[in-house]
Amino acid sequence: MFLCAVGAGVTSLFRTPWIAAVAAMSTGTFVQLEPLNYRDGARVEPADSCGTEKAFEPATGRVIATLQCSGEKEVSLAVKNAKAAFKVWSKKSGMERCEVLLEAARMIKEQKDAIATMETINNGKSIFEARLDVDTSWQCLEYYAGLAASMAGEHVQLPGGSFGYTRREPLGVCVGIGAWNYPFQIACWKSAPALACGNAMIFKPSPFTPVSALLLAEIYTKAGVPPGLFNVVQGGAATGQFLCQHPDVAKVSFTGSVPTGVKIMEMSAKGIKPVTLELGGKSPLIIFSDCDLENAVKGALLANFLSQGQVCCNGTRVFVQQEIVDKFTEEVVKQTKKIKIGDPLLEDTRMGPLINGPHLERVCGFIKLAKEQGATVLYGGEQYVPTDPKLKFGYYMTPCILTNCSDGMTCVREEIFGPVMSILSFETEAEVLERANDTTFGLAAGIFTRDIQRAHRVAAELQAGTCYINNYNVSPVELPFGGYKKSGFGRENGRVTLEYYSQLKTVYVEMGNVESPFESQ
Ligand SMILES: NC(=O)c1ccc[n+]([C@@H]2O[C@H](COP(=O)([O-])OP(=O)(O)OC[C@H]3O[C@@H](n4cnc5c(N)ncnc54)[C@H](O)[C@@H]3O)[C@@H](O)[C@H]2O)c1
Ligand SMILES: O=CCc1c[nH]c2ccc(O)cc12
Repeated sequence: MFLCAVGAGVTSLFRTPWIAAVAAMSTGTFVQLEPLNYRDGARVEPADSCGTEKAFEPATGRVIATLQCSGEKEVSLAVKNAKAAFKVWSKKSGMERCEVLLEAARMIKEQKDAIATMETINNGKSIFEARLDVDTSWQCLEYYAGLAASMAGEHVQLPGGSFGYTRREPLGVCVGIGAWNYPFQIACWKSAPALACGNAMIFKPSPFTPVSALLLAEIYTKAGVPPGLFNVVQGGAATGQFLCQHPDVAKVSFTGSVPTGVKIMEMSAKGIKPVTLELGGKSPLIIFSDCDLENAVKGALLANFLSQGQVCCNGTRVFVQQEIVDKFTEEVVKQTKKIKIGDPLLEDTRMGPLINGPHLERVCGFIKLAKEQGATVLYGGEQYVPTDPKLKFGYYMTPCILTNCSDGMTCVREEIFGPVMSILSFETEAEVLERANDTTFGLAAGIFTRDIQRAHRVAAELQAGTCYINNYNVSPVELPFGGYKKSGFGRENGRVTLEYYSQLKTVYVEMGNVESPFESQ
């Protein structure tokens, strides 16, 4: 199964020693040996393949898995299998589905350390953050478990005693396609509402982070979902296309970049399939001079440096009101210098490596270009080699603060998806609103102020799917999350997401005789 320093062995995820072994694993020891596809309630090798992909441990640069990218045959088998499971699952009552999802949530909670450790090894985020991700993941399952039984239609009285009613019904086989920055959480945010509504799901993780979705699949099976209800296929763009184009797939929910989102939407349009798109961003964070400065500084760090800055809703355009820009900048730099970079499995690490070498190069390229365009690197922005020799080939960099930025610079216009904060100053509320909205994205925005009226006035004007007032990057499962403009549409989390995984049937009931213009004389 897994080869690790604490003693390898073929065993099951559900035996406590395995969980203890994974949770106690250290960086540089894990190798994935088991199949990474999941079909009909078990790990399988794909029936066919369209190439291979390598998955890395970003902390060390080691290859931890070589995936077979699923071909058309494997995708068809997964869909066929999911259709069979859908027949069983969709007939269950909301309370029956609730019970299974609650059990899965309980198991995720129980195995939190093992799941978080796997996530850290494959993604590079600190174990501290990975544990928080696992918490919001089981919370998502609990939340939709609670809503499963509330799926209901309405009754409408009509003339002559006739009536109509609506039924909220599942869609069928849904496809989830994930990005690499929150691998386990994305799988949960998509599958929990899908399954709660009575659907089946085939999930395709990013080929960079193939591992943790399998843990979720095993948990669902153990919790009692029918075999085939949650399948995992591995691969990249070609596998994703087979999934989106399959005629028996009813819906696609995608998290990833704008260019891929466009392709997903095109393919879904051809099949008239509903689609949820959670895409990129270049979100503004507006800091007014009347704010609580300490909170604003903490908010700016949360808005930029979680998961090494690889967060879609990050507030990377930090607009600070002129009067406090120097004090704010000084304090942000002071706090950023304290961020401990290094081995992501160590308890006190707060910033691990970026996802891979090419991405690190890309982020550093943005910083180089920012300098060429006139920005000043006040702190960081350099590749970093931790002292521990085993981390020598990892993808680390120091978090970067850019000043002297202007609105037209590439670092202010384009999504960097790394730990790079651009500070811009502003004078008036009207001016900052105009500048904040001057982007094709619209995922999130933040406001720090003590003026409650201004806070709500500005939130109402910001063109963004989520606005944070006096905090940033807090995503409780009860609140819908999703974008405006090119950041996508549809929502994840919150009650509204039930609508994105179901369809409404109207039933008309005649209580009298049929009145027809074609009646025989
Ligand atoms: N809005 C959100 O909630 C959110 C969350 C995380 C990441 N993102 C965005 O995702 C991007 C980074 O993630 P990424 O690099 O994994 O994105 P990406 O678009 O390259 O890949 C995302 C997923 O799509 C698959 N894919 C690629 N081409 C495809 C195709 N033609 N058909 C079907 N599937 C295809 C990939 O294999 C992967 O699983 C950033 O732009 C970031 O802002 C957005
Ligand atoms: O990275 C962007 C925001 C985000 C964090 N966790 C998740 C899970 C699922 C998503 O679609 C987006 C996100």
